[in-house]
Amino acid sequence: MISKVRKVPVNGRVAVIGAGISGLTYSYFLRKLRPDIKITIFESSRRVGGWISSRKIDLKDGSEVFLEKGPRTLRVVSDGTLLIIDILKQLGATDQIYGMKKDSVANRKYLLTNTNELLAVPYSTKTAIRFLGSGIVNDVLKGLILEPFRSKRAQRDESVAQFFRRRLGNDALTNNIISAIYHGIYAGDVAQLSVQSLMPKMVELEKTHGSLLRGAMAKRKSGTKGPVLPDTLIQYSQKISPNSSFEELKDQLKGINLIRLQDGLETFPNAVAASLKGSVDFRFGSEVTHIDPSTGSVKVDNGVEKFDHIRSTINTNKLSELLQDDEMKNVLSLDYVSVLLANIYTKKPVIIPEGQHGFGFLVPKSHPNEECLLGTIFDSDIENYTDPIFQNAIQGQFSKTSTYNKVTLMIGGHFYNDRNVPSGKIIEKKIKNILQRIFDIRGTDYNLIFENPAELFPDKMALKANDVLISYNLHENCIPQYNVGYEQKKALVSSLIASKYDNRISLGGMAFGEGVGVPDCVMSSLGHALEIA
Ligand SMILES: C=Cc1c2[nH]c(c1C)Cc1[nH]c(c(CCC(=O)O)c1C)Cc1[nH]c(c(C)c1CCC(=O)O)Cc1[nH]c(c(C)c1C=C)C2
Repeated sequence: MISKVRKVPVNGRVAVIGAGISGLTYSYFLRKLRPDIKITIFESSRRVGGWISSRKIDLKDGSEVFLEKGPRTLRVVSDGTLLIIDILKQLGATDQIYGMKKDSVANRKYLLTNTNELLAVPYSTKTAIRFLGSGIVNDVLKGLILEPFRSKRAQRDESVAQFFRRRLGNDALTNNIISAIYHGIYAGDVAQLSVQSLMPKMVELEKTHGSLLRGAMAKRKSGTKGPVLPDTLIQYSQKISPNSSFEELKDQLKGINLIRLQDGLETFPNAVAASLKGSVDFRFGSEVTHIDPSTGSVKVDNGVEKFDHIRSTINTNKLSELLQDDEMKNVLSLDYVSVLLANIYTKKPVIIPEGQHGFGFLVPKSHPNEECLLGTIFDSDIENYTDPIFQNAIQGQFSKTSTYNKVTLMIGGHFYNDRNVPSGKIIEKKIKNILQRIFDIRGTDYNLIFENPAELFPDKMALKANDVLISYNLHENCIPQYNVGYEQKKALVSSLIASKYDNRISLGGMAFGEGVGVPDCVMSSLGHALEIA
């Protein structure tokens, strides 16, 4: 990374806006790199962690139920996950890290068919035959045969749906499969999401080979090089964590697909925040009302403070209001989607269909979907098929029989753009419909007990065999959408920040960083902290 950003002077001040994982890790790296810098974190709420939130419910029988209210697993292929593991090691939380093997049952993924059945994404010959025979790929195969003969078009960003319609001559692949995948990452709409941002390799294949199939074959012949460690991680090892060895860590993680934290992902922001206590000035309940990066001033409530650098990790639409700068407002504005998350817990394993265990299922755009369901995570399977990584080597594939079921319904996303976001009893009705339609869980056979942020479950609940706990939250504007034109916007934001503000402000978080995942946000924090330190 070529640094054009001016360094913070000795004993300088940095303001971090937001105590989510982006603000915390940025402060953590900066603190390690430059202990002389005085860091102030402004957080409008009273807690750290942002979208990462783990809830513990105490039951009367002495047991505990952990519910993840936001992100919960981290993919090992992501460089940011290696970084997170090293931070957790430094903070003494190694015992929290649980890993899932790649060939684990809990790594299986499903698509919801129009007849409300789960169709396995192929993981064996049998499931491949079933997948191909399901009808889901009929028009896809037709489109693929003609794909090499379709002409390529002048390069201009377009939506994922437009790209595949052009290459395949129909929408079958997009509507039946790709739309589901992007429901499971962005909760987004393939008709809006940018192919350049989401599938740059596909765009490149078309550009250089004129066809995706021809390009893929050429790539196979030339072979692919293994991933190299990014420069930021090398600098991290040199400047922040000299005992870290990412190559060794990669070796240890061979065969492991994802990790989770035993007491919930919130353990991570909590541990980082605890390590910063005493050396960083946390201002909880502080509403920032105005920012002027050209003078470094931050207005909070009624006072104004001056800083050498401002790090914003908040929603960029909110940020643009704080900047009160029309030119920035236009480029910073992004579409965000809201996701309704419903955590469901039963004492008996009655939700996840027998023989269809796995990570969960996704709902493609072609599915008739009145309730706007995007997908469902099988949390109890993930829990049952993960082992501590650094205590004992993983002995083999865990296959604990689940004595309970825990799943999370992910609802809304881009579907809510064209409809009213439901509230209160309507949300509960939608959840009931999903439970009945897909899982055959009916209010007549089960006792459905709802919890929302305004009405929490009582302390020490006594849970009966037929009780179904349902805890839901609406995460408003939680995922920015990398829609058509996003790359251009991102480049413009970066050049305006340099020309107007001399880079005295930088952006973290999901909007204009390295991606929407937690590991992406942590990598972005590291990259920018290295730049100004
Ligand atoms: C149904 C909705 C969602 C599910 N997860 C997310 C949403 C909106 C959020 C999410 N999922 C992923 C990321 C990226 C993080 C990262 O890559 O580090 C985010 C923000 C990862 C992801 N999840 C699925 C896929 C295919 C991916 C990308 C790559 C991979 O891990 O293979 C699948 C998936 N997500 C959800 C379900 C139920 C599901 C599959 C069955 C939930």
